[in-house]
Amino acid sequence: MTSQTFDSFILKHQIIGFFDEAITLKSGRESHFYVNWRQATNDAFLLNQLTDFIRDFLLQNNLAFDSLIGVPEGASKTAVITAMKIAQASPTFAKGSHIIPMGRAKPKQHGAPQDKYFIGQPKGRTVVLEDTITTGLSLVEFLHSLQSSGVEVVAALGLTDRMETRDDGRSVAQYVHDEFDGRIQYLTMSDATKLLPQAIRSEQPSDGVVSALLQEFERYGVKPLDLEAL
Ligand SMILES: O=C(O)c1cc(=O)[nH]c(=O)n1[C@@H]1O[C@H](COP(=O)(O)O)[C@@H](O)[C@H]1O
Repeated sequence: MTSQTFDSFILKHQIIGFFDEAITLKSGRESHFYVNWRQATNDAFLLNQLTDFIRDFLLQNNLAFDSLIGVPEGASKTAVITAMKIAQASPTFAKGSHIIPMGRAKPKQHGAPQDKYFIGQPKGRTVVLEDTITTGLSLVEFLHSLQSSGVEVVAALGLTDRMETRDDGRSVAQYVHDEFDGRIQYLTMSDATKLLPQAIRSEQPSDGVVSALLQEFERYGVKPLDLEAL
C-alpha cells in the first residue's frame, strides 16, 4: 500500500465532499469540506478494503503492538474488523492469543469496573485509531481516558488529518506530542492538503467554494492550500 493508492481510494469513493454553505464541525469551526468516513465504513465491500489498507499501513510502519482500538464510536467498527484481520493473520492465532477491544461512548453506570468504559479493554501495547482528525480533541480525550484506565498507548493513527492548527497555533501532531511527552507516536494515513487539490480537480466545486477553502487554510491550515500542486 502507498499513500497514493490510499488517496485514490478516498477520491474514488468520494469520502471528501464540498458544501456551498459552510457546515459546522464538532469543534464549532465552519468548513466548506467534510471528510466523511461513514461513506466507507457503512459499506461492507469498502470497509473490507479500508481495513486491508489499515492493516498494511500498520505492518509497513513496523509498529509493535498488541491491541487496536477505535475512538468511540466513529472508528469502533473499523478498528474491530482490522483487529480481527490482524489476529487471524498472526501465526500465534489461537484461543487467548488476541483480544478485540472496543470503547464505550458513554460510560456504563452499573456492572464490573472493567466494563465501565470498554466492551473488552485493550491489553498490552495499544494503537488507537481515529477516522478524521481536525483539532485532535476527540482523539486526545480518548487517549487520556485510556491512560487513566492504565492502558499503555504506543501510537495514535488517523485515517485523515485535516491539517488544521488548533486555536493555540499547534498542529495536532505537536499537540499529541506535548500532551504525552512524546511517548505516543502520531501517524496519519492521509492529509487534506494533498487530497484537496485532487478532489477539487475531480469534483469541480464552485469558485466560491474554492476561494473559501483557500481562506480556511490561510486561517487554520498547518500550511496554505497549494492548488498549483494539481
Ligand atoms: O467535525 C469535524 O471536525 C469533522 C470533520 C470532518 O471533515 N470529518 C469528520 O468526521 N469530523 C468529525 O470530527 C471529529 C474530529 O474532530 P476533532 O475532535 O476536532 O479532531 C471526528 O471524530 C469526526 O466525528
